[in-house]
Amino acid sequence: GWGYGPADGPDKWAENFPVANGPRQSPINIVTKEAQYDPSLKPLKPRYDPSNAKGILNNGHSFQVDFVDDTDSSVLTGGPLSGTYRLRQFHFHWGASDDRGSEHYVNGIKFPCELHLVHWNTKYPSFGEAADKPDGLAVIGVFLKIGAANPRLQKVLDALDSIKTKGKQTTFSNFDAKTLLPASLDHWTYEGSLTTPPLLESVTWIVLKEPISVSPAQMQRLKGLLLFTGDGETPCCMVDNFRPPQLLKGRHVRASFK
Ligand SMILES: O=S(=O)(O)/C=C/c1cc(Br)ccc1O
Ligand SMILES: [Zn+2]
Repeated sequence: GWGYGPADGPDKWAENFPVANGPRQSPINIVTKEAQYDPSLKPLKPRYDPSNAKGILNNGHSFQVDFVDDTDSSVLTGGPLSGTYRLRQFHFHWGASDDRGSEHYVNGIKFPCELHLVHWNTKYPSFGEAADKPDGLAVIGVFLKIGAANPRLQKVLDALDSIKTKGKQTTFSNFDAKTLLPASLDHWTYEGSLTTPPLLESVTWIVLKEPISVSPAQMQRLKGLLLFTGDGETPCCMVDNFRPPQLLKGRHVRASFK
């Protein structure tokens, strides 16, 4: 399978996923001066029901919190989106050291971590059906910057001890994903892709301008996760699970704010 190491990492993905060299790949470096303010962008409206939280899973290249998505109780509307997108899962990307870890950059600046909240367009019958359509998915990207400990992350971090190795999962209920969002929902938006294989070019990216905080100790807990391995294999820490920025290939980034 694919990973983030020298033998199976981002530079090798095009061998099995040729779309890796496609016209709308993610992530990108957001050059803020080139992002045009678009007054037609509506306020972003995340409405999440905490009771939809279902479980937390170590998937071997990150960990994700999954949500029940069989009704419109946790949805995202507004911003660049037409229609209703259901929250499916959220996950993180991070580095081995705090000088890297995010997938998107802002004017070349990297953050130590980036949160992705993945949603799918309910004009399609399921996530699987939506995942390969040009308007199928919407992902909110939130930067994490080193600062004060973030109490909203604690419940997620406390669950990591029970999913230390690849394939492990446990129940994770009653969690309001909205508490992970910053006060401002000002954002940049562009048409892109999943940043992990299958790298499908189906994502409307909504990258929030305001980061949330994470303390060094909290970052350490993320880095302690053993991933890429199943039980009994030589343990190796999952770190540096980020794809570097990809070519814009003529795309324009819009800003929801002046
Ligand atoms: O890092 S992202 O681009 O948010 C990848 C999201 C993603 C979400 C699901 Br659900 C399945 C496969 C995926 O690659
Ligand atoms: Zn991601």
